[in-house]
Amino acid sequence: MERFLGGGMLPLVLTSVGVLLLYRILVHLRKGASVQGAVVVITGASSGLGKECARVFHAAGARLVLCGRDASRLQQVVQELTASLADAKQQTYTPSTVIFNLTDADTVDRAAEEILKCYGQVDVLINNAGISYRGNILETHISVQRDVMETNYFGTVALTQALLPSMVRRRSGHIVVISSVQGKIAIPYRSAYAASKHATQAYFDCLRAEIERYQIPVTVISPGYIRTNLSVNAVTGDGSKYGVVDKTTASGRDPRDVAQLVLKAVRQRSKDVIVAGLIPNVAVYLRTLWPALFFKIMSSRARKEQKPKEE
Ligand SMILES: NC(=O)C1=CN([C@@H]2O[C@H](COP(=O)(O)OP(=O)(O)OC[C@H]3O[C@@H](n4cnc5c(N)ncnc54)[C@H](OP(=O)(O)O)[C@@H]3O)[C@@H](O)[C@H]2O)C=CC1
Ligand SMILES: CCCCCCCCCCCCCCCC(=O)OCC(=O)COP(=O)(O)O
Repeated sequence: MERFLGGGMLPLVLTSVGVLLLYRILVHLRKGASVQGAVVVITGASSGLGKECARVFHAAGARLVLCGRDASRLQQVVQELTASLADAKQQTYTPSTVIFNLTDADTVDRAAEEILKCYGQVDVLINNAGISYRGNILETHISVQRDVMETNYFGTVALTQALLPSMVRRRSGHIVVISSVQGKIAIPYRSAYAASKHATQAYFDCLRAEIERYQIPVTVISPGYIRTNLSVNAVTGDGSKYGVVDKTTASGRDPRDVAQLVLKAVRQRSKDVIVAGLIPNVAVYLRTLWPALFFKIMSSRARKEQKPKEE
């Protein structure tokens, strides 16, 4: 070993580590493209992460099109944004709003036309809207599995495909999707949600490869728990609202910090970003490198968390 290291290997290893560190620091410091004046569309902008993304992109000078189901709540967001930056040094724009439900295929097409009418183009589409689910597969109605898929997957895909042709024509644009760590690993009692996020990851990975030739990047962002109303709004196996702030959600990241990371990912045109702590990151690697252990841990979690009725 001594001979190995003494024989010129040590300087080589140290230089390599140094170069790698320098590269990581440069990547970290890279600011990337500006979003000043860019037309940024955000779905699910009336609350949680979507609302914080609206705040962050508005402050960065983007021309926003905020999407949601509730006109008055979106208008409230617009008022908050314009009031908070009334004396900003940088030029900011009053956001436009488009109201539609992602689960209604016809209205999504019409909404896409309305979105395009706002500024004549879309530079960044941030697919953020989504719902979660809590339930045991044995007690979950199939309609619930479909409904979650309709919102998180088909709704997102429909809007993306409706806006994509205009981006391809201009050879310009950027598609972003807020997936989840659960798009990479599946945990018990989240079947509908994890399945919808796995499908999302797969679709946008395909899309990235297919549209790179048009200079349109695709960014998949996979956060861990964020402090929002996601668990409150989650559906259960019988379709009713879960209505509880889970501990995991309450102790999750501040949505303002996650929104800043979304802005960074857009500026740097990142392809795939996991925004989570060490354990979820390790779990993602474990699922690939040592699946048997990962499945054992998940089975044990399932048993601890909930007992099926017949036991
Ligand atoms: N919070 C977390 O721990 C994590 C969240 N995420 C993801 O972040 C994204 C944002 O969720 P978050 O902010 O946490 O949760 P919220 O429940 O606060 O926000 C969800 C947003 O999605 C909108 N939405 C839901 N269903 C529809 C629909 N059918 N049509 C149109 N809009 C709809 C809601 O609009 P409305 O106001 O009309 O209900 C709401 O604005 C989701 O995709 C979620 O999966 C990912 C990882 C972790
Ligand atoms: C250092 C040793 C680590 C060993 C790894 C063991 C595996 C541990 C399992 C970890 C599971 C992490 C799950 C993370 C889930 C998550 O962050 O989901 C984000 C969401 O989308 C939240 O939605 P929800 O509706 O579930 O609140």
